[in-house]
Amino acid sequence: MQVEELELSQFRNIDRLALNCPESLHLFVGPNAQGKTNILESLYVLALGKSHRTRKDKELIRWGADAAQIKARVSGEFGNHRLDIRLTPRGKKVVKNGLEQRRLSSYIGTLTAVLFAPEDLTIVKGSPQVRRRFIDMELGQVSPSYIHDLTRYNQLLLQRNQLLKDMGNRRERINAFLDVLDEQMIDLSTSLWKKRVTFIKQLTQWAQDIHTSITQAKETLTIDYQSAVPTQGVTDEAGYRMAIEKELLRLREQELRRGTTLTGPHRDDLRLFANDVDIHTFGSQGQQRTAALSLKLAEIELIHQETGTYPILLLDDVLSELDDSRKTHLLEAIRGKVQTFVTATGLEGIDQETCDRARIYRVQQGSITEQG
Ligand SMILES: Nc1ncnc2c1ncn2[C@@H]1O[C@H](COP(=O)(O)OP(=O)(O)OP(=O)(O)O)[C@@H](O)[C@H]1O
Repeated sequence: MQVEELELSQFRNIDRLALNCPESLHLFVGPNAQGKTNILESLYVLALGKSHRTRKDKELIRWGADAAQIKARVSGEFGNHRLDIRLTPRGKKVVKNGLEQRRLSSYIGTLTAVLFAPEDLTIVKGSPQVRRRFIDMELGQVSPSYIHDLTRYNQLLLQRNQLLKDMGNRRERINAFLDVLDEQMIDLSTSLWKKRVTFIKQLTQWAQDIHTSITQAKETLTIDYQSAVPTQGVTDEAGYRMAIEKELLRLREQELRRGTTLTGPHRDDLRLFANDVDIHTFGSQGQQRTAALSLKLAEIELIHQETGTYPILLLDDVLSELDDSRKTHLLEAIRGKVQTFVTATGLEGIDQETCDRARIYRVQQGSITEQG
């Protein structure tokens, strides 16, 4: 998959931008706060329909402007597409090949993207929320039904938490309400659990190979999906259903007291081990970075396997954060097959060969100029 043309108007601090980008490597260079990440963010929004930096779409509109627009022509193994996202303070319009897409799940997947930003280096060390977001964003790109289930689950969770808060003092009426919500909760949780466990299993196969190669076979990576529901011995959906049903009943009194839902996929996590040592707790910074890089590179391969086409890769200021051997590994892994957009404050630290095959742009106060 490749972005052939990109047009931005009134997006963040960028007034207008028209890029022709048939090449595979694009390097945006400039001092801090000039608009480099904004360009990558526009590509991310184009692929996933929402930003990785904010939930509020209106923040993407240039201050003082009425609307922002991201337009692109993308090409891939399955033909060309025209994508167009218009953002106004009233909402967002997502258009694919001239047709408005009312549901994001019918749009996502046309262009897939993997973003690697400095905060991803903390994917192992950071909070469970970071790892859940990682699963949700990546799995969502290859499974529209996952996005659908997740959206319903999140709505249900809000409703259930509201009920637990409001009805905490009126116990006699709440049990009937909760029984109804819990039935849907069990269905959706089971579906999310199954999809996530399968996804992690597939991702692990790629990540293990990549990790072995980066560490020159000194370490073996394993990844465990850790469910908030006790799932020891559970191997299938029927087992999970029984486990969550039992857990919801066990926790009901406690949930009423605390006014919130204490179990379910919104509390699940991932654990990563290098040679059976928990990297989250005991890993060195280097081990954590290697694991994060392996996950990101595995994602690229998984998207290719599932969709038949490679995603675009957005590298936001990470080259300076990686040491030479990890950097070389990253650049080699994507070479020639993955269209890549990179931001950096300078060209130092990027090898000559990479610079030679890249298109280089200077970014200054939202204006982008290609270097001759
Ligand atoms: N809606 C907006 N309208 C206009 N300008 C904005 C808007 N949102 C952010 N900005 C400006 O965009 C700039 C930040 O751009 P960006 O995040 O792309 O920086 P960057 O070049 O990637 O820098 P760094 O290297 O520090 O990450 C800031 O100057 C900020 O004030």
